[in-house]
Amino acid sequence: MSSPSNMTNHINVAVIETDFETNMKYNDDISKQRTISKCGDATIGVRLSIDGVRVVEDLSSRITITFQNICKIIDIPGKMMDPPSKEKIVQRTLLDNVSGQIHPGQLVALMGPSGCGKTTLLNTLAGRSLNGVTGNIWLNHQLYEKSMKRILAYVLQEDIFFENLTVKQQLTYTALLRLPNNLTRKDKLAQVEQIIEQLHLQNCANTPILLISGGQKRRVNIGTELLTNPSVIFLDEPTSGLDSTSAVTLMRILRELALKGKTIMMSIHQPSSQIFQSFDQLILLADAKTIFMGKPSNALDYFATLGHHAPLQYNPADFIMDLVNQDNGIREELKEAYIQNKSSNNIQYSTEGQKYLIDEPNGEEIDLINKYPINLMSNKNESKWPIGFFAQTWILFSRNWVLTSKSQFTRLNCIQAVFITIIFGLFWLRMKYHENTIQDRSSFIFFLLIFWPLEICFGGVLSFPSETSVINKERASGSFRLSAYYFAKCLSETPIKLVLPAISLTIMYWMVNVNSNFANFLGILCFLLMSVLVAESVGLFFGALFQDVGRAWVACNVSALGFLLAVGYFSHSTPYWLTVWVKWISFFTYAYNGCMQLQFMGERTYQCTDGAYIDTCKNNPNGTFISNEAIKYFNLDLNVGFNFLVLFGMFIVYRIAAYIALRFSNVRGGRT
Ligand SMILES: Nc1ncnc2c1ncn2[C@@H]1O[C@H](COP(=O)(O)OP(=O)(O)OP(=O)(O)O)[C@@H](O)[C@H]1O
Repeated sequence: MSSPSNMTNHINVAVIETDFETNMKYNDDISKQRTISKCGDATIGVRLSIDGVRVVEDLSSRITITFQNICKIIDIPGKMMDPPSKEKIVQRTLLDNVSGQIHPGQLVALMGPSGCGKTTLLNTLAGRSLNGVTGNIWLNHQLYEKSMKRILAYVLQEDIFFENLTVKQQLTYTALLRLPNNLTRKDKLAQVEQIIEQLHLQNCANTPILLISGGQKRRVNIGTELLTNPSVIFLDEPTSGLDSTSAVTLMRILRELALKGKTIMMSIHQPSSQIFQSFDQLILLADAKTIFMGKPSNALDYFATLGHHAPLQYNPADFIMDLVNQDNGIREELKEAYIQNKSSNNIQYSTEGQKYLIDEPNGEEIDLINKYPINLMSNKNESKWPIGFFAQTWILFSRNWVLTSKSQFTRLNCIQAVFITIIFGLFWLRMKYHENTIQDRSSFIFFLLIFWPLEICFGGVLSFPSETSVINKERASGSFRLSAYYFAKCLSETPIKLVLPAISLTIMYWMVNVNSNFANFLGILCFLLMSVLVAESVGLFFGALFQDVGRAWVACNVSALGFLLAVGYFSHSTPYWLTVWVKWISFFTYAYNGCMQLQFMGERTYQCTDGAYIDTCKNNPNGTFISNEAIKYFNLDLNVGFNFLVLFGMFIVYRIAAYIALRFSNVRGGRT
């Protein structure tokens, strides 16, 4: 066993054996019927069964994972570990020389007290969060390569989904995104059906995930990862939070998968006696080190050799967890005993325990049995993504369309739109074409441009932060490009978010009597919708930049207030140096300017009242004036087209800025 000092400074991983003989027979047999043969790295094939039905079949390789001397040491700011600490950086060991081997067909349990490093080890073996990791990992005989991630599945502890999707929708979108191009849509859907059946999810297939039970959610989580038919499955505490029946059902499903040749490793906290005994191997960690690796049925005998006897009729898993949780002294003793037992260099402890342990691999040829070599590396020309950019965009567009329409057209949103329309309509009802209404007309436009754009802007703030965890999870498994996600999101949300403001304006416009010319109505509608788009982009930008709803909300609030006041509607005595620049970067300025001009355009005749606003009326209070004079009164000197162009430019700039912010502040995935 090498010490950490002479370990390699990078992760080397390789895989051990393949049941080549079985595969050969299998391939030979089905080659007569197969419609889509194994292509590239596809692990799923489709063949015609005797009765002509297309059947999805498993082409995944059998993988042995060997890991040797895995260490993970990270640097943490001293203050984070211990607030009074003066040290800037402290080193923390999360894994200390952990070694082991897992064979296809095996179900391996990873146990230990909370914080002992179970999740860290699973992350490392699954090729995630590799900062500070050293040691060797092989998949069969080949050292680990990033490209091998595609044959590894990692089921996270949290069930993270878009919960408004149904179980079937969730699996279908994942299959369409993650299964490669050499399978047709029909084949991918067949794979979804197979997973639904395999995980016994038929009863809730069309139920939104929001409404299914914890056990069903966990199975959907596992199913999502199984769609690509991985050879190796890591699961982080898949049974936690489940009642005993659901936990046993889940274990039965995992056993079935193991029987099909999958290599399965899972962390588990306090399994029942039945579940504990069902594992093929147990790896027990304490304080980042291994303290037992062997068959679960040998664990009690091993600890008995160290003087720790389990009471009769006691659940072995409970006994072990009580033992390792007891005190530091016992953990130190168990760590030391394991090191001495495994190295046959017994000084202090009886050698009796050794026979209960499984030997740790030492990375030599004998460990990496390579009877039937298979190449697990992807072809250099092969794309990193299962499907192309446009296909990814289209699928993400469809998914987002479903999700956004559900969240946008809620009963509450529709009721709000109705009330807002009625309130606006009634407060400015049927304004006459009189001089004394021009101020009211201005306030109507101003409040119209406040309500809808701000409503959508704050919705935009929530947009990315609320999806980050799902997107991070999906991207960590290499499902799609960030650009495809962003593009699809913009394309799908934009039209949906415009529907309610458009309907609302159409109704209130005619109630209020803004300008009876239809072209002017269309112009004001375009300005409102463009302002909504700009405002949403501002919200998206702050949401993407901060990735935290609270901070993004504050930033958005402050900016929106500044932009609004800069229009000069409320305060006319604001210092010039303050408004001169804020005014021209505020999208409200251009929207207000454009809409006001459209309102008074068209040379409509207005009745003078008291001459308070319009010069012509000062000398002739009973006369009339042409609406264009109001444009002069409000000092609206920018061309309407120019206003619109600036708004459009702002839309593009904020959208690009939001993408850049998303790229650099988000979607890293994993912890360290
Ligand atoms: N990024 C990180 N920064 C600082 N400490 C970390 C980081 N990641 C993990 N740790 C620490 O490493 C230790 C091991 O964490 P890990 O999540 O692997 O434990 P675990 O055994 O899975 O715990 P649990 O059973 O409670 O989930 C913990 O003490 C954790 O606080």
